[in-house]
Parts: sequence; structure tokens; C-alpha cells
Amino acid sequence: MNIKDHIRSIPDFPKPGILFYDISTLLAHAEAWKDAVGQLADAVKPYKPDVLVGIESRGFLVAAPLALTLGLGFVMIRKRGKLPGDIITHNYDLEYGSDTIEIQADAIKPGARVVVCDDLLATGGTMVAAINLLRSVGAEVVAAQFLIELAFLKGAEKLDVPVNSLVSYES
Ligand SMILES: O=P(O)(O)OC[C@H]1O[C@H](OP(=O)(O)OP(=O)(O)O)[C@H](O)[C@@H]1O
Ligand SMILES: Nc1ncnc2[nH]cnc12
Repeated sequence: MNIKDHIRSIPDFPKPGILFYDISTLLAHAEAWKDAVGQLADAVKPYKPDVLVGIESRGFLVAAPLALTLGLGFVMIRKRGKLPGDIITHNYDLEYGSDTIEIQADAIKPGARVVVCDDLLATGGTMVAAINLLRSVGAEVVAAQFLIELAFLKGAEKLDVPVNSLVSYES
């Protein structure tokens, strides 16, 4: 199964000059998606995680089925103001402006081995922020797992954990 055959690229979204890699077509194809989740499971298993974390929102689509497949719990990192109860917040800078992500304070046991999952690695800013947030609650981040890596943006160079992706694009 070639996963790239099920990913659609759409030019000029969300703005002119950006090529958007759309996973809707992969998600809609049960056989291809099952195969992709199996490949993700094979990639993540060697890190022996205690728990998987997904980054809102497309990261949830990757982390939740993967956690079920591996028999692990799944924890959400969400954007500002979405999580109830005691929350730990992390603010981070973007090219223009800033953003905030959050996790529930009791979601991760101190020292837990965590693999963080997202659908796509672009500049790496989102994953750097997620790793910093997880470390602030005592997680041991053992890997970052993606479905897609936009290798030409060199986001992996910003990450100080092992980085895995199922498919990579050079432009
Ligand atoms: O490596 P980066 O440059 O940080 O970009 C990658 C992030 O961008 C996308 O999320 P988006 O903010 O579009 O949110 P969504 O998942 O809710 O669509 C994608 O799902 C990653 O989380
Ligand atoms: N080019 C892209 N395609 C899909 N999702 C993205 N998230 C950030 N950059 C993206």
C-alpha cells in the first residue's frame, strides 16, 4: 500500500503559494487508513511508550486509533480554553503573533514515556511547543511521530527527540 496514493495535494490553500497536503482522502479509505495505522504502530512500538499524546485537531486523528491499536491510553493537547479542570498552559511564538496550547494537569504521570503524534510536520513550531509543554508536566518525550513530513521545511532539525514520519515530501 502506497500511502502517498491516498493523500491529495491542493494548491494555494489556505493562502497563495501553499501546497496543502489533505489527508481526508486517506481517512475516507478504510483499507488504506487501516494499513497506515498499522505502519504507525510498527514505528511507535519500539519506543515502548506508556501513553500517546495527540495535538489538536488532526493529531487526534492519528493518535487515537494508534493508541487503541497499541493498547495504550490517549491524552489530548488542546488549543486555548477547551480543556476542563486544572490546566497547564504553554505560550509560544509564531512567525506573526503567538499561540497557546494546554494539557490537563493530571493527564501525564511524572516520568511517563510519551510519544507525541501529529498528522504533519511543517516548520516544527507546533511539535516544539507540545514537547516543551509535556516536559513541563514531567513527561519523558521519547519520540515524535507524524504521518507526513514536509522535509524541505527542515522542521525535524528543531526537535531534540527521534522523529519518524510515514511519508516525506521534498517540495
Ligand atoms: O510544523 P508546523 O509548522 O507547526 O505545522 C504543523 C501543524 O499545522 C497543522 O495544524 P493546524 O494548526 O493547521 O491545526 P488543525 O490540526 O486543527 O488543522 C498540523 O496539523 C500540525 O499540527
Ligand atoms: N502544507 C500543509 N498541508 C497540510 N497541513 C499543513 N499544516 C501546516 N502546513 C501544512
